[in-house]
Amino acid sequence: MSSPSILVNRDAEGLAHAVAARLITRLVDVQSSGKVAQVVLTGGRVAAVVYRAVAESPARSAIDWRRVEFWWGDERFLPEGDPERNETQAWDALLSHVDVDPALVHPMPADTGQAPEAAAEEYVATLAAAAGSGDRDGVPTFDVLMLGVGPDGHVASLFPEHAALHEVERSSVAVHGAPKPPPTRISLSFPALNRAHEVWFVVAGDDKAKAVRLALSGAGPRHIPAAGVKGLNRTLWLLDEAAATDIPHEIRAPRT
Ligand SMILES: O=C(O)[C@H](O)[C@@H](O)[C@H](O)[C@H](O)COP(=O)(O)O
Repeated sequence: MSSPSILVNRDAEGLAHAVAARLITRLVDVQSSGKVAQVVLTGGRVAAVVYRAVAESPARSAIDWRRVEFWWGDERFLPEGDPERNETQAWDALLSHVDVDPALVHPMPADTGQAPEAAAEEYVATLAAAAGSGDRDGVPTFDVLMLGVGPDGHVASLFPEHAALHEVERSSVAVHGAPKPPPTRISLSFPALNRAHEVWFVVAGDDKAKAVRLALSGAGPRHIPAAGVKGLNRTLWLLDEAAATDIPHEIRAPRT
């Protein structure tokens, strides 16, 4: 497994447009092999700007959106349509602006009064139903798995020192007491997050600089969950200058 690549953009706006262009290109490349592109979306402010940049890009028409399958890395366990749900924000920023096949859009279950554990199990089943003979850990092999990173190093809804970090059997878990509101969430587990050909950490802001440095300098995944996720073929850290501030020079400098 190769070491991570670090690509730094001047600012958050430049980062969002660079990631949008990269996502469009990646989806076109995957589809050129005739397969349905498998994408795992993340939540958060940075991701929403990326999705909007994709929706606004003239190049978006190069993608056959009816042959893109969408999953989520995590979800805030809130009622259907709640504006704070990652699904709601993805539909507002991107999915409602392109011709997706609703049958290939798989949001994590909303809070309908059931226990979050039941909702997580529902997603385990949805993922397993989409997994093929060549796939592992009960999930399809994803083509791109995007992750925001919190100031504490969390990814998806896997927060430092939380019980969900220790899930190694199920692909999806319920999360209680998340430090980032809302407290109750659903998240892919580490085994599922590690089943993507490419993992893209999309990170902006100086409040993330310490977490980025620690994740790239050997911190453990219990302390910095971002350190626990790698792509099967490629791991990209797509940063703005502010988030890259603390990266040791020897890691950041382009390899000679
Ligand atoms: O549900 C969520 O909140 C996200 O999935 C979470 O993992 C997010 O990606 C990070 O917290 C970064 O969020 P920002 O980009 O808003 O800093």
